[in-house]
Amino acid sequence: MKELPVVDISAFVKPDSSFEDKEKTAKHVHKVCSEIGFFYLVGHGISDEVVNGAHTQAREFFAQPKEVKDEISIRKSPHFRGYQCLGENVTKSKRDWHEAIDLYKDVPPNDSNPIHGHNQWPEKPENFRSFFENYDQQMDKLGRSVMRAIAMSLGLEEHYFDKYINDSYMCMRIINYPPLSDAAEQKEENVGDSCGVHCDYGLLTFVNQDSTKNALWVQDQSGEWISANPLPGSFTVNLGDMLKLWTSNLYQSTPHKVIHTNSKAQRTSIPYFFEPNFDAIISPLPLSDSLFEGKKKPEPFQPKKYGDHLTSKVLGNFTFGDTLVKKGYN
Ligand SMILES: O=C(O)CCC(=O)C(=O)O
Ligand SMILES: [Fe+2]
Repeated sequence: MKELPVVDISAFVKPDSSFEDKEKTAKHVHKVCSEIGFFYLVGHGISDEVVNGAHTQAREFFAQPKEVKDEISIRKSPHFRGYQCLGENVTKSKRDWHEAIDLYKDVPPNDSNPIHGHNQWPEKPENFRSFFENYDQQMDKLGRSVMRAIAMSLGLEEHYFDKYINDSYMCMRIINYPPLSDAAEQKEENVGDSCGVHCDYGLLTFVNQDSTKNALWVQDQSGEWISANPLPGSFTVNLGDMLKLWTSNLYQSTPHKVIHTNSKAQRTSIPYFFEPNFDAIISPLPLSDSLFEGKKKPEPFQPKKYGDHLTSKVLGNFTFGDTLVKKGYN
């Protein structure tokens, strides 16, 4: 059984690392990002207390009655933020069997874009908001560290990406998956997977999985599905479409899905999507031809504003009317 590679990022997290250590890590990052784009990240410096605390908060929220959770329903938010009940998220016309809270960078609402606005926070658990605001800060810092490794892995100056990510447009989903068998028992119609096959939109996704096995699956370049079983002490990390585009397809954004069948227990998972600044202009990186090792370097793409890419994805995800449906990752 194939396993995902492990990347130790400590050389970019510790303040006093040598250039040689960073180069060694960057070389490994290059191999992993060009071959599969999915890996376990260790040496990240985020404490167990914070990693595990996210699951404690999530479980406490989702254990509440539906009416309580619906107080922060996404249907009440003009900015696509809040709680989605079970089956409300749809991927490729099938309902995903999960419930979630969607959070984005908290910004004052303005007319320039409907996504901009405030998050909806639950009343309980009491310190849910402060916990996840702190979580965001720590993950943002980690995202910037990994992007320094990625810059070096591409032969760019370590701080090349800094100005594109210093005001990153955070996206986060706090997800609860009941077993898929519940949907069948409850005779729910049109249910697909726990989360259907998709690639993520942005740069890097840091998935904080609980200990449930055989739920998250990753498709490698040969088409084989590999289990991304949680590795204790790690984040499961994948690259998103924006990083693939930015690197002229040198790095992979890898299809993945969640199928939670094996257990009677609920599974919680908290993907943190590390994104560029909303206004960042993404244009082809100045990459050396030698990086492509015989592969044809694609024609340069037209520069685009990251915020426009995100907006088209998020707006494209929703159908309004009586049936607001989040269409997931179509
Ligand atoms: O639940 C997971 O572990 C991953 C979820 C996911 O891929 C996503 O929300 O983009
Ligand atoms: Fe994903």
